[in-house]
Amino acid sequence: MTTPVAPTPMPPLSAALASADLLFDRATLEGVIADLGRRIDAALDGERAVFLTVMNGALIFAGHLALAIRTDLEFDYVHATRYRGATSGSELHWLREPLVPLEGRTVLLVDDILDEGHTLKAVRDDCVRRGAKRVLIVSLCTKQHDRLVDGIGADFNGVELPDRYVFGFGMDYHEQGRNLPGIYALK
Ligand SMILES: O=P(O)(O)OC[C@H]1O[C@H](OP(=O)(O)OP(=O)(O)O)[C@H](O)[C@@H]1O
Ligand SMILES: Nc1nc2[nH]cnc2c(=O)[nH]1
Repeated sequence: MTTPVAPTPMPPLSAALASADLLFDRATLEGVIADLGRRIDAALDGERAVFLTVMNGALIFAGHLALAIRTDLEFDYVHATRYRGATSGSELHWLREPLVPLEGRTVLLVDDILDEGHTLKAVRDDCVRRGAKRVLIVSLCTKQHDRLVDGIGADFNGVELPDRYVFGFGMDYHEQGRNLPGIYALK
């Protein structure tokens, strides 16, 4: 029998929140998402797209966004992670690939944050390999810095962020704080 490993203690969310700045509150984000929905409807022009959510971080954004889009959608998700609860990224781990055939489809690729772009680039390239005819990247937020990998960008972006680690509205602080109804930035 293997000896159980004690869980790594997590830095407390309460301490992070006490010194964090609230960048965008829920009402502001809901307004931003409503506007994204209108713009996406215009781009789809009646076409039924595959709404592909990148788990886990995009879960909350995806739910709000889907309700803001009036065009009917087909839902699927991928699970790809490269931060795995840490505050800096490493190699991308695929935990779940799409099941809906993407051949000839328009894909709305939905994620919470475009930071260095490795995650969305890998998932976008995978959709193209699967034969998607058009991949529209939708990100709730994009971080402002000069570390973005070449060849990736959001077709639809909600808000721009300073170059600080953020959490809330789906995004985690050591796997905590995802259900905070706003976006917070660590000092
Ligand atoms: O642009 P990048 O530098 O690649 O970072 C962006 C990615 O990082 C987060 O995922 P994470 O790996 O933390 O997994 P999670 O979605 O489960 O939080 C976020 O949800 C994006 O998918
Ligand atoms: N929670 C969270 N996940 C990220 N993934 C890439 N950048 C970030 C960030 O600032 N916060």
